[in-house]
Amino acid sequence: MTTLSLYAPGTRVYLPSDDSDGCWITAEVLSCTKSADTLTLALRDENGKESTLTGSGASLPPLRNPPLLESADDLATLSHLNEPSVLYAVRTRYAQRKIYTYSGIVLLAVNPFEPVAMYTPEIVKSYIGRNKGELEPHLFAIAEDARAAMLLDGTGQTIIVSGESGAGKTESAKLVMRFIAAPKAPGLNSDKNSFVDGASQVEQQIQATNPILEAFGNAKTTRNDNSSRFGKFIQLLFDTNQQIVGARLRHYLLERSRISYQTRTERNYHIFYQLCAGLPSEDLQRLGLDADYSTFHYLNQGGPSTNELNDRDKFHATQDALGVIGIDPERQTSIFQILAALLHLGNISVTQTRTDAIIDDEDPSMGHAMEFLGVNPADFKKWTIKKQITTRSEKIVTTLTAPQAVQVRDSISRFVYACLFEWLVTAINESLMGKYGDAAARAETCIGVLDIYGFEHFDKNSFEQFCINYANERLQHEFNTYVFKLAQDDYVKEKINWTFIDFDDNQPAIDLMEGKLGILAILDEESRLPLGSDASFLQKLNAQLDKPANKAVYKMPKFANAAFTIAHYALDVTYQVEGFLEKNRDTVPEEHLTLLTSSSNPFLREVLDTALHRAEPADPPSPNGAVSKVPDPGRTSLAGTTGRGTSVKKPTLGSIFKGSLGTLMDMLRMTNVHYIRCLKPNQHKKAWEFDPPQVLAQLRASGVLETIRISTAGYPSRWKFEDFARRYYTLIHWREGPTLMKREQWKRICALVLQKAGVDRSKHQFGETKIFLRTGVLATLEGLRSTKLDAVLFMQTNMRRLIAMRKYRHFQRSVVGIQSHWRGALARKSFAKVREKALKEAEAVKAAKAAKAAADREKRLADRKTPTGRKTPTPSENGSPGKPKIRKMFSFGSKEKSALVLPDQPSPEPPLIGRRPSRLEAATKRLSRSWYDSDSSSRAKSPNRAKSPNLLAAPVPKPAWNSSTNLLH
Ligand SMILES: Nc1ncnc2c1ncn2[C@@H]1O[C@H](COP(=O)(O)OP(=O)(O)OP(=O)(O)O)[C@@H](O)[C@H]1O
Repeated sequence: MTTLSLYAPGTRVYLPSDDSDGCWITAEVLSCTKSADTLTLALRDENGKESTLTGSGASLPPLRNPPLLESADDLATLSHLNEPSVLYAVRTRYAQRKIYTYSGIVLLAVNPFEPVAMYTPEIVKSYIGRNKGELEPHLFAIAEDARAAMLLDGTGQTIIVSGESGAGKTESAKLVMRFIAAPKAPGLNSDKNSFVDGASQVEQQIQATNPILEAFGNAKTTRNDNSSRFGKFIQLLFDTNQQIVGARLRHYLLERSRISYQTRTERNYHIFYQLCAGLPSEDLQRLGLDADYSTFHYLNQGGPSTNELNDRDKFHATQDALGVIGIDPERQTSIFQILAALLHLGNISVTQTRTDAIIDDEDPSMGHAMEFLGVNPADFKKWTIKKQITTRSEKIVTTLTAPQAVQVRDSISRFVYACLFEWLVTAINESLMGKYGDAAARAETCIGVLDIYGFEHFDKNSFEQFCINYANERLQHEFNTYVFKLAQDDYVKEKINWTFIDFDDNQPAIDLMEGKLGILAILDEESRLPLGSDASFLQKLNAQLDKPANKAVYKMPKFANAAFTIAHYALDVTYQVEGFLEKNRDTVPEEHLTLLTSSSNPFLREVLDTALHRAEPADPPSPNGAVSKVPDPGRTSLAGTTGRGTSVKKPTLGSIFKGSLGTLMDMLRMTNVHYIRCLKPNQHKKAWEFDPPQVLAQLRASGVLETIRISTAGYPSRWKFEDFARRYYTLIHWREGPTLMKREQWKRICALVLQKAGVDRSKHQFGETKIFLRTGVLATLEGLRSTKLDAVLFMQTNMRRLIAMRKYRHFQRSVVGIQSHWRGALARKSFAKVREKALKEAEAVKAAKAAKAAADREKRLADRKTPTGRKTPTPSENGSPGKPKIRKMFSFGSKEKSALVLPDQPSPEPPLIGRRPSRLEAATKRLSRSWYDSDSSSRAKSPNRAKSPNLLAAPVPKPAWNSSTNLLH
């Protein structure tokens, strides 16, 4: 198989499209000529445009797959694994309303942006107990795969759902969890709250977490109306009997900046709008709120509410869900009070004198806020407009400017909200695992679902994008290692010769971000300096990192001043340093922290206590001292301390995030990982619209293409000998194939197939049980197979036609024969009936005549005996032949015997006086009359007929038969 044959005329290839969108159009090779190492291809693209292309190796256009493979449900089975083929396969399937596609161990899920009937109880049922690959690709197949792997040996499983904002991560994660948590009962119903009959308590509780987390952790963004602004990891816990006993929730990097600022097209967290729309007016009044939320600074910067009615309904759903996880109405009121306090905080007006910031003592917003927070307004005011710097020898108090005071005010709101969110997650966990984590202690194994933000790249990228991309870089590293390890494991197991495949390891980028002298370390150091600034941070970055060793991953952008660029595995991202320090610090001043922790509001104190002090160790012991065997990513305290009562440190957001990410990665390594990559097909959230450049960018960013590249570098196609032989044995000689198949000499067949197809030795290897093929081999084999099958099909079609024609003719002849036979049989049957009837009637005539003769004789005898006075007429008088004559007639052999049977004249009928004639007599009479009336001339002609009436001569009704019918046969 040479390059020349790969580009033989008729071959279909991809060419870069003219739209400079990084996509392709398809083309067909018209001719291919080789000179030295280069090929010259004459091509005609799908628009009919012809062109010539000269190149070699990678500069030749990527090949298109045979039609059979083009919309394969597993991209790993594509023979030509290249970017356009992958994109084309995903696009074709999406057009066929198939939103899921496998890419090796990854499931790609393209958002349909409209409800699809793919999650019905019947479909859930069909995936239970089925192996991945048996049915169409589906989220449930991945979930069932994880469940089956866990049931097999109790190993923990993790399903990582990633993708960009609005790609469908949360929806997919919810479906996966519902599938796993749903009881696998045989009876399924259509209750929309449960996949199966009788949702388990855990399923109900897990479902209840959704409205709460969505209300407090989701917001409308430009990319998604219900965007999760935090990463979450839910672990479903199973006991020794592999029954679900509870669940555990961990969360990552809640976006705090949204509390105090939103762009015009976005909104704050849903709960604030729900509160204003859903609370009864008296409660609103008590909390100093207004149904018109536009009076609040924290709510009026962003866009309008999508639907207030919706907000009201959602508020009631949130209240119900809070009830389900055990937060009673009283506590709910306390939560709403804190939320109201935050809205009032945002409305505290800070003005600027010539040098200092001032807050009016009578500011009603401050009054409300401090009342609900339980903090002294004067203290609050003091530490909002002033700052205390502690030096070695003394404490210096300085005044702040108005913008600085606003920063402090907002940082308090963000901090309190983050603590409230943390407290809610703790409450959810208590409901899912029991107060002391009983369920976790009882659990033997788990299935975790990680719903984490995907790689982000905007025009302006800030600290949030840095953290998100850092997380993705770490996850990608785990993914590469895992995929790579799987591939290499197979090679080792199958004992094939292989050399280590080089792939783009993203470890340098990770080191750059989290290393000892990396970006996060420099940021932390700068954040702790009282005079630290974004500019000095950037200076330090450049001084420390802009070195030849980091050339590949760290760049100083040419045209942006306050920015730095990181070459991520997906693409280069430039980050603007403005706000990095502030966001990384994002803790309240020490004085405010003291005020809040000593608040007169017990609920607020509990919230802060939970968030700051109760950092859970990875495996919390239950009251009886049992420690969970299930790996737990743990929860990092917002204060960064472990244990009650220790001093409250102020960790930076970056360090908190790095810590929690580290434990998450450790946990992932202890479990089997399954991947779901969600893809957003277009930016307008339009159903069934596919924007190729956008999807391509996501495929690159999700690492799917990199995985494909890793696979392509090795032997991407690997088949069991038997499977390969069964599919391609037709390619070898027809005498050999079936015999070898019968003898099950699979390996020999594989070797013959490759030999026959001219596959180079470097393009394949035989393992212990599998055959390994390089990229492109399968496409060649498929091409040969389909050519051969076409020929076979042609032969078969014609042979079948001939056989069918022959069969038809034989059948036709048989049908006519059977018809003739049956018609004859029917005719004979009806003839027999007629004859039988005629014979019976003849018998009856005979009997009637005999009876009549007897009656006549008796009458005559009686007449003779009875003296009537009347003269008995002589035989000549009455027409009788007379005694002597009668005697003569009855004598044997008399010539006149026939005269009795056939008298010349009809004998007069005896008078039937006083009696009705019997039926026999009547029949006799009728028959004899009919006989006498019948054609006398014909009777006269036949002497035999004259003796007895031959009723066989009577006309027989003619049955309907055709010319071929032989009645007498
Ligand atoms: N399987 C699906 N069927 C129908 N619609 C879906 C599906 N998945 C996602 N969607 C639609 O896409 C929207 C966005 O999905 P989702 O909120 O899950 O995205 P996300 O990736 O979690 O986004 P973010 O990262 O911003 O939270 C949903 O509100 C829903 O309308």
